[in-house]
Amino acid sequence: MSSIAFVLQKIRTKSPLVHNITNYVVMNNTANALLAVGASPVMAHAIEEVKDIVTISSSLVINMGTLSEKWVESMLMAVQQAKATKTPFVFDPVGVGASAYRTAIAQKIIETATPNVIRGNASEIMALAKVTNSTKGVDSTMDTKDAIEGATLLAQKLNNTIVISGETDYIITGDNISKIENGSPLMAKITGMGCTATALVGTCLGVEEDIHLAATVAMAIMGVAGDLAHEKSAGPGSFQMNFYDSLYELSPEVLAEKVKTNA
Ligand SMILES: Nc1ncnc2c1ncn2[C@@H]1O[C@H](COP(=O)(O)OP(=O)(O)OP(=O)(O)O)[C@@H](O)[C@H]1O
Ligand SMILES: Cc1ncsc1CCO
Ligand SMILES: [Mg+2]
Repeated sequence: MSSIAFVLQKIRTKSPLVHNITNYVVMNNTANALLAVGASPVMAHAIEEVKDIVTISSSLVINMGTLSEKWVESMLMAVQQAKATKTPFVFDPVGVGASAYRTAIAQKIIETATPNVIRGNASEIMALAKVTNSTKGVDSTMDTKDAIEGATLLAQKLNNTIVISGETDYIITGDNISKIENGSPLMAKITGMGCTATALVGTCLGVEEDIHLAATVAMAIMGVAGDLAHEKSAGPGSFQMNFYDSLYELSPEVLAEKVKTNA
């Protein structure tokens, strides 16, 4: 079995507990996607329990889509605990750059504990690269390719993996750049597909120690499930429903066969 297929196989056999502190908009979509693929999601943000939940989880997902002060406290506590317990964690810097507050919180999270993976769209990754790589500016257009230079610098500076999602996904670790060229334009017409991608990265981190491989497989699962759902769907509504079914039905063998990648 290929290494990509084997990661999906491990999700099915181990059903990792994935701790999500995510936004109000996507909590339900994200939990359903993780259940469909074979993981066990838990959404928990109360400051009183966040440390306990990190400790029992296989991985942590931090998503700053709908920030507020109390949640930020919980996020910081969670990432500190993840660092202490060596629990892998992925960060989704939703809308970083759109407000000074979002930018400050994204920086604070990254400074508190380095995420193993950061996943964002091209403009988010570029905004983050711009504030983090203070010696080098990056372009202001929003094409995924333009974000690669910034992402590469960011990945080197943080010594982690950066994922840029879009029509083509780029997974960047050091000099290694993997690409995934599956998926559907309908994925950008449903809220929270990016958040789902991030939560799938968290899921793969829960079963696979090779961080670059885990992030690549997560984007491969998104893309291939997106292709399969696209064939059956008339628009965003049916796509969302079919996407869950595709995640549920996707076999490790079909994933390996249909993924379009250089990895
Ligand atoms: N035009 C496209 N063709 C193929 N796949 C796409 C396309 N646009 C987005 N995707 C896929 O959709 C998923 C979400 O990526 P996207 O870049 O849209 O995230 P996002 O902007 O953070 O989304 P959101 O904030 O709504 O959650 C990824 O798996 C990506 O590969
Ligand atoms: C629409 C939206 N607003 C804040 S979070 C979110 C979900 C997509 O990230
Ligand atoms: Mg997003």
